Amino acid sequence: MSDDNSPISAREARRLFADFKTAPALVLAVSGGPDSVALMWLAARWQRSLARGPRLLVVTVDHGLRPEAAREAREVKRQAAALGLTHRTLRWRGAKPKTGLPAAAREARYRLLAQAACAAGASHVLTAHTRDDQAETLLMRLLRGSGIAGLSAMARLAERDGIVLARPLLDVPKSQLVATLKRAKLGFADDPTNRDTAFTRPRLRALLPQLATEGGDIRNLARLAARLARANAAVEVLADGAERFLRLRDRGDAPHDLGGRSFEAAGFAALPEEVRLRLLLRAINALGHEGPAELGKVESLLAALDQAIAGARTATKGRPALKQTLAGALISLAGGRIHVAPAPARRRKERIRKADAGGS
Ligand SMILES: Nc1ncnc2c1ncn2[C@@H]1O[C@H](COP(=O)(O)OP(=O)(O)OP(=O)(O)O)[C@@H](O)[C@H]1O
Repeated sequence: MSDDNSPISAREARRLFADFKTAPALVLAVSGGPDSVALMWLAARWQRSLARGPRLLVVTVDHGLRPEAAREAREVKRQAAALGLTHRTLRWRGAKPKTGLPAAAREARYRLLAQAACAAGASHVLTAHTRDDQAETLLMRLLRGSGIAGLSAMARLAERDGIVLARPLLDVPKSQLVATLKRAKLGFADDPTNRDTAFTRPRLRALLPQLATEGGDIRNLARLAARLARANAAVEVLADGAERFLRLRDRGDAPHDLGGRSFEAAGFAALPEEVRLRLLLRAINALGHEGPAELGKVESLLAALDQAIAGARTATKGRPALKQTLAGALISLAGGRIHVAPAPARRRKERIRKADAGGS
């Protein structure tokens, strides 16, 4: 067993990359920072140890946001060449948003990485997210009020833009990667944005050592994310089963002419609350009109819906017992059924206009 400050052995690396042995090609996302340079070095050593390993393509994205970025990309190219690997630099072109820059840059980066993977015939893009990154992500989402799905933080494998995004180092502490680089005598770039307290993540990163001095074990944050991911996967399976259960109760004659979803209210009410929430979230998000619905708002909607269902027996016939719009969907309870359909276009446009103008 290795401790948190020991370099990663060849044996450990074989275990970390075992899932990718039969892949035709892999893209390694390398910014030039310590974690991704370590990923590149470990992957190169692992690939050399195989008789017929996957082709490796190293990709660096230059977001055009820092003057040093071009030089850092050239340095990654030099390091990649020394390891016998092909390297490409991709540039994020076009106008940059004034707000939400880190999120926009991340979106652009993943899009460019996925395009590079498709062009190279690679099945996976590997990033160097570590256990420390996972702990930070969990904390960020906790403070933002995420639910079980969000608090599951980053997945080891996730489908995105037609390729698999893989994070083989998600259980590895950053300190082990730094030790690995030291042993291999490899340099890396220091990106000051990682310490820029104008952004939330660096501020939270600075908090982690303080939490540790309070007797907290930072490993527990990543562990919690893994436990919640497990619980989340179970709830998803239950939600699949609940959808089948509701379809069976409908005996195939449910009205599906609304371009949305429709459930029998009594069957819906019998399901556990978390599952009812998932079904509503799924139905609203499946319409795809305004991006994912906010969990807190769906919770309020569910509370109203539960109340309406409970009181529906006495509701006036012919009029919906509930009618609400949320994230581009119109949710109504009428005739003993819950309907989730696209909201009338006029109201949707009004909401989008308000959101663009910065309104709520
Ligand atoms: N500009 C980039 N080009 C290619 N890959 C990137 C880039 N920025 C981030 N990544 C990938 O995403 C992972 C996580 O990004 P993050 O911003 O947390 O890392 P970083 O601070 O750039 O440094 P490090 O390389 O040490 O992780 C990186 O490890 C890397 O695999």
